[in-house]
Amino acid sequence: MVQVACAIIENHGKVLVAQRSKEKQLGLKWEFPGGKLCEGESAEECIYREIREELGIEIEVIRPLTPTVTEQSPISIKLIPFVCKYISGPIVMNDHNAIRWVSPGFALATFDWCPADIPVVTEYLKICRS
Ligand SMILES: Nc1nc2c([nH]c(=O)n2[C@@H]2O[C@H](COP(=O)(O)OP(=O)(O)OP(=O)(O)O)[C@@H](O)[C@H]2O)c(=O)[nH]1
Repeated sequence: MVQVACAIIENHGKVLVAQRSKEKQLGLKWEFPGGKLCEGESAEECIYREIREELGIEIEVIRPLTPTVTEQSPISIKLIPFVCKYISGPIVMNDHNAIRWVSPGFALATFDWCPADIPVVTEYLKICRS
């Protein structure tokens, strides 16, 4: 199983969503930025590193959400989400096709998400309403 950490980055009441590059697996699908854990790395360490690499910004982890496990033939992906807050730095798109800042409501559910992200979006919207 491949472990992947991803960040739901909040800033001024919106969250950052990112579109995967065309050339990648699940190209042009929407995701929360992040990536695969390196050997010996915790999921939290991974998310700080990946967000620096992919977007060039600093974040702070606020809370973990429930990991999801999805078959993505020929492997399974364990997606480990963290709600984070934006801290500093201008965004540089090193890895993605596009990014959007979206209000955490109905609009967030309408993106063409990677399958593994759908339960994450549902859980996030639920905690935003509570
Ligand atoms: N980053 C990220 N990956 C996701 C999400 N949902 C999801 O299914 N994945 C899958 O998890 C895997 C992570 O791949 P990645 O390409 O983003 O990770 P990476 O930067 O470490 O990999 P690379 O160095 O091979 O490009 C991909 O198979 C991707 O399709 C998500 O919300 N964020």
